[in-house]
Amino acid sequence: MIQKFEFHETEIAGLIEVTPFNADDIRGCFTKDYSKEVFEANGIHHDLAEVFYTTSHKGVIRALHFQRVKQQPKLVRCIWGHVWDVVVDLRKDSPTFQKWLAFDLIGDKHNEILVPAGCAHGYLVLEDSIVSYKCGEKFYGEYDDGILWNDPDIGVAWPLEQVGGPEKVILADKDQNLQTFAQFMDSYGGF
Ligand SMILES: Cc1cn([C@H]2C[C@H](O)[C@@H](COP(=O)(O)OP(=O)(O)O[C@H]3O[C@@H](C)C(=O)[C@@H](O)[C@H]3O)O2)c(=O)[nH]c1=O
Repeated sequence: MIQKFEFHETEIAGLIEVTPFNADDIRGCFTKDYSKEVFEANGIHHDLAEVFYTTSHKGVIRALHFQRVKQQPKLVRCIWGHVWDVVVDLRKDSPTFQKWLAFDLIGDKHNEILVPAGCAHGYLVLEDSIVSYKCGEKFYGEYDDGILWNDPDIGVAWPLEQVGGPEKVILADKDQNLQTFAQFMDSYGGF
């Protein structure tokens, strides 16, 4: 079976759900998850500056991350496993400022999202997973930043019951010490 690229806009401007090209046969499957030409034919300009992968255990939360300046648009796909992926709009002039949207990114479905610059991004790992990122801007460690995953003013409804409850969550020290949304607003007032 052949599945062609499909692009679906979401309520957050510039946040696009993408179904990649995929061809299944008796050997397995062939997946093409980025094509400059096909993206541009669909009105989506996404350059590639860096590509990286993370491997995570069930229960890991990596969130809610952004670069303070030189923000990175990123095409995010769970290439193996299943993550519950979240995007928060931090663009102060956006009609969906402060809104979050979540997506089940599933290896077997090959689906992905294009996260625009000016949004925070993160995810909860529902099954051991590998996540790929195709970034339109390079990583700057000095601008690396984020907002606490459980910030009450953003209020992401993390499905923690799917990993066995809050006590099963695995967080890096740096993600336990991120700023609140209120602190972000005091410092930056949005992007
Ligand atoms: C993201 C990144 C990290 N690093 C380094 C910094 C650190 O020593 C090590 C691990 O980085 P982190 O702990 O920040 O990795 P992680 O917490 O997985 O960060 C990622 O989270 C998800 C949700 C995103 O959206 C990504 O853009 C990125 O922020 O790798 C790079 O050299 N280049 C990079 O592009």
